[in-house]
Amino acid sequence: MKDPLRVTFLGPAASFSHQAALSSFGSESTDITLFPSISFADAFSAIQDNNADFAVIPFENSTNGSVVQTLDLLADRQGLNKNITVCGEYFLTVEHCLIVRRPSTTATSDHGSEDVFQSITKLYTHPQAWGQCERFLGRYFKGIERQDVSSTSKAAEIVSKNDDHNHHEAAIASSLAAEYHGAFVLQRHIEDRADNTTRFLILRNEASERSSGVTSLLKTTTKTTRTAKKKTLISFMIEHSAPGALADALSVFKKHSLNLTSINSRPSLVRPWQYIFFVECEHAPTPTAEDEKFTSDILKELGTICLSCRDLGTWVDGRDLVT
Ligand SMILES: O=C(O)C(=O)C[C@]1(C(=O)O)C=C[C@@H](O)C=C1
Repeated sequence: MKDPLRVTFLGPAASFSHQAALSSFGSESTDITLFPSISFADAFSAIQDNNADFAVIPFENSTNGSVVQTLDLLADRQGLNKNITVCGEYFLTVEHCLIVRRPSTTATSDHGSEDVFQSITKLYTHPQAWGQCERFLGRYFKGIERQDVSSTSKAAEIVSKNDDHNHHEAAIASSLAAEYHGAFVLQRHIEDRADNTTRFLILRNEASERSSGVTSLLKTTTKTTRTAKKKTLISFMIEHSAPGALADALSVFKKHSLNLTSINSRPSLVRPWQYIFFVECEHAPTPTAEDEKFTSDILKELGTICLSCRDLGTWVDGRDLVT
């Protein structure tokens, strides 16, 4: 029997990345096994070193914007992730909860959640989550210490183990994470916007035979392959002091009538104020066999304008499938 395909996500279990991995690949079956990575960097290495076939990684959030750690790993300034390519995407509606250890914090109050909020002295979550709950945090937790941790589920795990009765700590994470870690949901829906959505990218190693051609496992791909648009992500670096160099690079996309669906930049770390740009565009649903020609034409033209450029993958647009 063939080994099951290995899918990695930011752990521990019950993170939003775990939920996105379960939703985009379907529940675990004999064909697929899911395992947690401790950081996005570890998930990238697992793909690069062929210890995982796919990784499910957050790319941007509709409220809080880009996930800079992911952009930095895609920028690959040290050439550690040369074979990483994007092969799919998944949109997950993200509902945050305020979570405390069961039941000590709640047992101190007879006056509802707001009284309990006042007893909380420290908050934990993943850095991306703060900016998705700023309104709630500004209203009830001004000046309260915030501790970044590796994921929202890690935050739930930490508070579930907090047995210091003098220091009440809370986590921002999903209700699933609270349930998984045996913690208590004090307040649901603390995100600023009901339409708070995170877009995850699905990564594979472009040289891997095991994962090639099996993106059909992805729900977005099986649903609308023939009709959905495709997206392509390209990174490039331009001469930072040449006037109009960015406009010239973008004109390549315009010339090919490509609508841009996202544009990001990160410092090049070659010299101050030089940037790596990430441009994502949408295009007609070409058969997979033609994807390569499509991107190589664009890269050829960009190559005459940019200092360097890289194809980061082509995949089926997942916007129709939001859960
Ligand atoms: O911490 C988690 O649960 C994650 O999966 C990471 C992450 C992110 O980095 O965007 C995923 C979704 C939410 O936007 C908040 C956190």
